[in-house]
This record gives sequence, C-alpha cells and structure tokens, in this order.
Amino acid sequence: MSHPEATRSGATRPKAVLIGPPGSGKSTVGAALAERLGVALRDTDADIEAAAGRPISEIFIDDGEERFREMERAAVRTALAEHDGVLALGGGAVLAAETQELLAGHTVVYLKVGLSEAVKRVGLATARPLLVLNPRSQLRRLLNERLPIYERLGTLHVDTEGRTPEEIAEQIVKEIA
Ligand SMILES: Nc1ncnc2c1ncn2[C@@H]1O[C@H](COP(=O)(O)OP(=O)(O)OP(=O)(O)O)[C@@H](O)[C@H]1O
Ligand SMILES: O=C(O)C1=C[C@@H](O)[C@@H](O)[C@H](O)C1
Ligand SMILES: [Mg+2]
Repeated sequence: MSHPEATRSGATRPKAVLIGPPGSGKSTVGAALAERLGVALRDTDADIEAAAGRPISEIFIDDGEERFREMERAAVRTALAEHDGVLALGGGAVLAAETQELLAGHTVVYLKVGLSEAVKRVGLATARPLLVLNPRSQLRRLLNERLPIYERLGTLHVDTEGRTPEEIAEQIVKEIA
C-alpha cells in the first residue's frame, strides 16, 4: 500500500538543497548550479519576502526574529515539497529542529567558508539584519553556533574559498550525478 507521505516526498524533490552561513555563496553558487542543471533556482529568503511583501530586514524590525523564523520554517516546508530544481535556504534556516528533520533524505550541499572570507564577502551590507552592527563578531558567533549543524546536515561538503562559483557548481554537478 502506498503511503501518502512516501508518495509526496518521492515525487518532487530538489536536485540539491544549499546550506551554509551568510556569504558562503548559496545564492551565487545556486544560480550557477541551476543554470548547469537546466533547472530553476528557488531561494527561501526570496519566498519569504514575496509572501510578506517586505524585505527581510523590515520583517526583522517590524515583527522580530522569532516571527521571521516561523515564516522561514513554513517557507522551507513548502519549497521542499514543491520544488524540483535547486533550493537555497536562508543561512539560519537549519537552526529549526523541524527543518533539520525535513532535510533527512535530501541531497544537502554545505558550502564552507571561513570567518575572514565570509566577512570580506558580506562586507557592510545592511541587507543582512543579523550582521548590521558588527559583521565580524556576529559572523563569528553564527559560525560557532552553526558549524556543527551544517556539518551534520550536509551530505556533501564543498570548499568555496579561492574558487569561482562556476568551479564550485561544476564540482557539485559531478558529485551529485
Ligand atoms: N566562490 C566565491 N568567491 C568569491 N566571492 C563569492 C563566491 N561566492 C559568492 N561570492 C560573493 O559573496 C557575496 C555573498 O554571496 P551570496 O549572496 O551568494 O551568499 P549567500 O550564502 O546567499 O548569503 P545569505 O545567507 O546572506 O543569503 C556576493 O557578493 C557574491 O558575489
Ligand atoms: O544567517 C541568518 O540567520 C540569516 C541569513 C539570511 O539568509 C536571511 O535568512 C536572514 O537575514 C537571516
Ligand atoms: Mg543568499
């Protein structure tokens, strides 16, 4: 007898789910990977902004981080069930126990980046609400908290330093083939 959950999860699933800290290149590598695979890139940050009709920085200010994380859990759940291309998750999405469970059985690509390189890449971008005040110390805190989670959830770990997004995408294509 076919179980409805099994049918649903088997029918539509992303080719790859990208995780990693801010600046690891989820959006950039995601675009290069989607192009190579000839599929669409979906980004849960963009889904949340579209649903709320506001940028994430405003959601953080108006509603707080907790409400943002609720919206993020829902966005991840929906995207994992609907999307069959490349899916980039927000940097903190993996903190949610529900999301950690939902990722089991997926091809999860962890994009690795060190603190100094991540700081260089995100620069002083104010679009990242968690990094507004002191990007370096905030990123250090985020990395300390999240590295073990990214490492545990990633079924493929990919170095991103000193390599172009295209080179990284090429490696991922080979490894998930
Ligand atoms: N391999 C790379 N080498 C050099 N720069 C890179 C690389 N990958 C991404 N970048 C640059 O780093 C910055 C951050 O990349 P991107 O926005 O893709 O990260 P992200 O993981 O999606 O971040 P966020 O979690 O904030 O959404 C961008 O300016 C991008 O051009
Ligand atoms: O690292 C994080 O917690 C975040 C990363 C971004 O992708 C956004 O989801 C938001 O700015 C929070
Ligand atoms: Mg991004």
